[in-house]
Amino acid sequence: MIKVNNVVKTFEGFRALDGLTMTAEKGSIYGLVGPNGAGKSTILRHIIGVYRPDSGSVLVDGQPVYENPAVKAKIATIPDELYYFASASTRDMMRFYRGMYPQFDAKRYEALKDAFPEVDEKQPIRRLSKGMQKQSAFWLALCCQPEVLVLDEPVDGLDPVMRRQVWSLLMGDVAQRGTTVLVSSHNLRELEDVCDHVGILSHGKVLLERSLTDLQDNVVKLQVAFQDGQLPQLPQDMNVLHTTQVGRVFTLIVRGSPADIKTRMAVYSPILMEALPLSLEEIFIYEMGGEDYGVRDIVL
Ligand SMILES: Nc1ncnc2c1ncn2[C@@H]1O[C@H](COP(=O)(O)OP(=O)(O)OP(=O)(O)O)[C@@H](O)[C@H]1O
Repeated sequence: MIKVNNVVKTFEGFRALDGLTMTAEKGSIYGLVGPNGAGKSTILRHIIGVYRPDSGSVLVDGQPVYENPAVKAKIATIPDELYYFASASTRDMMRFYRGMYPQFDAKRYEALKDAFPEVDEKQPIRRLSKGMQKQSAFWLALCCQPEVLVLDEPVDGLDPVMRRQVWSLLMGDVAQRGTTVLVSSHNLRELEDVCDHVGILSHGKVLLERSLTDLQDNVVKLQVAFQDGQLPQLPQDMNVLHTTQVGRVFTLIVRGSPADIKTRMAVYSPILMEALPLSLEEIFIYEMGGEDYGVRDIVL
């Protein structure tokens, strides 16, 4: 479990993190989204123990991470910019990680060769293509068998087949070992498929943190039409976030449970009424629209 409480981090007077609070439960896949410069990489670097917070706390399994080797041995990461020793191959790094991670599974390393057949384990990693380097990083991270896996834009550079494969391997670990995965990404479509919780970051704070199910149960896209072609006057407490009209059909984005909204709308005897689910992208646009311009940047 990852618990970040009210973390502030300042770089030369600039508050990159401004009282950031978030919780990722054990065995969850938590997606961190936010516009460029929101602070995603900075909080991830705190969680892997590279940065010390100016104030606030970063706990993994209840323990502070910074300068705590016992906790760091439970955490593996794939950063946005991979760093390896000069000329180290995947096999060399495997030997290195085997000494660092008590749970390292050398048998799994051999077994996963088939999953990454294009990666030449003896080639220096720096000479591999960008996508191959990512594959090598996943191969090694999966063998470390960490309790917490921190991924910064992890599938950038991977082709669609390989993306699917690494997510499927990761989800297997989450299901079988209860691994906690924290993943930052700009790709909401991809996160929608894999995450169970999402946090939106903006200006160094988490604006919203929810389970995907809660998000999806809390807003609905309703298409309605009425006999007279007009939209009736709806009560104020029916929280309509957005309305568009094409011909006689109105599309309303309404906050609230889909079942409740349909029941309330039925009172006006629509001649057509259909409730459609919103994608994660749409939910963020409508839930956050107006509150923070930055949130629009990540989804458009
Ligand atoms: N070492 C540093 N020194 C000075 N400023 C920094 C440093 N690291 C981050 N920042 C600043 O902190 C803010 C947050 O940066 P961060 O890299 O965490 O954003 P991000 O959400 O990961 O962005 P992106 O989506 O572009 O990767 C930015 O304004 C950045 O310029």
